[in-house]
Amino acid sequence: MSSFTDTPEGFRSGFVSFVGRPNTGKSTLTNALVGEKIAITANQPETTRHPIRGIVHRPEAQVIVVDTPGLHKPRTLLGERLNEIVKDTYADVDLIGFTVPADEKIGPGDRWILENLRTVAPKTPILGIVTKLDKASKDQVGAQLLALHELLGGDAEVVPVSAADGTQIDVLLNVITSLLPEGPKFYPDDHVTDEDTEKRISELIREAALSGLKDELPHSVAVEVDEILPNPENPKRLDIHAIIYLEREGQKSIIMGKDNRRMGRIIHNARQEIIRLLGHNVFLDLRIKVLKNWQSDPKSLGRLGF
Ligand SMILES: Nc1nc2c(ncn2[C@@H]2O[C@H](COP(=O)(O)OP(=O)(O)OP(=O)(O)O)[C@@H](O)[C@H]2O)c(=O)[nH]1
Repeated sequence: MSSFTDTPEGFRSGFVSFVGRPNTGKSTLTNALVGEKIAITANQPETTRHPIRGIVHRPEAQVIVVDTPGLHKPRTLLGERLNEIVKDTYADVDLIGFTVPADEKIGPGDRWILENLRTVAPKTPILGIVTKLDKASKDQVGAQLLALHELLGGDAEVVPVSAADGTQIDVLLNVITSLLPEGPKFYPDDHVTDEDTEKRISELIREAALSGLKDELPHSVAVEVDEILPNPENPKRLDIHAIIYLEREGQKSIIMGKDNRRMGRIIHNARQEIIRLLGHNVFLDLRIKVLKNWQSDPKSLGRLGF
């Protein structure tokens, strides 16, 4: 009998996590490797809030990419909880990909993360990844490869990639595969993530809501899907009821925009992405609620699943 656990001789498998400063392109890289959007990305630091597993299937290997929120100096209870989860994840994976963008100098932030990594996962192999290749000149990329090699030391491999245009993604995948142990398939061939659909939908809404936001406001946004129901009149349509949580009354008007126009754009953009995900027409009913200072309140954090 054939099952997904049948694998050819020499099959490799394992878990890899990308670690690096905020905004270095970890989530974009995860999506590029999986070939589907499973992690949301935004042009603001600290977008990722929980570990997401993306599964890459190859004839000779199964690579599970664990996209984590990233280590940072915690400012809130949410920050502290995220750091704990992240440390547990790093201690558990088979390989760590340390990300540094091609167009930014390596600095104290990178060293801080590396020191923490060496403490929580002293034995895990580290692979250097220079991201955003498309944003730097050849000389810059060359210098960054050397600098990263020097930072990681020893015989660490270093690979340059651009997740934006797909350059070197297959090379990276080959190197990752070569560094994983021989092992079984952990997931069936048709799984691209272990995220449930509701969570993926709420993340797509959060991504749309974050677009263009500045300063501290992105951290205040959380999204929860309340209900997904078949439309009673139109069986080809799903009605999705979701809530955007904010921390203060004053934040509402920023999210909604003048004459509710920004909110209209959030619904429009999120809906497009949800339709792409589900392959199904949807109606998105999106409301805003204030959950005072939820990032620092244990009860609210629990309610939002942190
Ligand atoms: N030009 C270019 N931009 C990229 C590339 N990869 C990511 N970006 C952009 O960089 C920004 C941050 O990307 P993310 O993938 O969200 O970064 P991250 O490291 O996961 O960020 P956090 O979740 O905040 O830690 C986004 O605006 C991306 O579009 C790339 O290869 N080239």
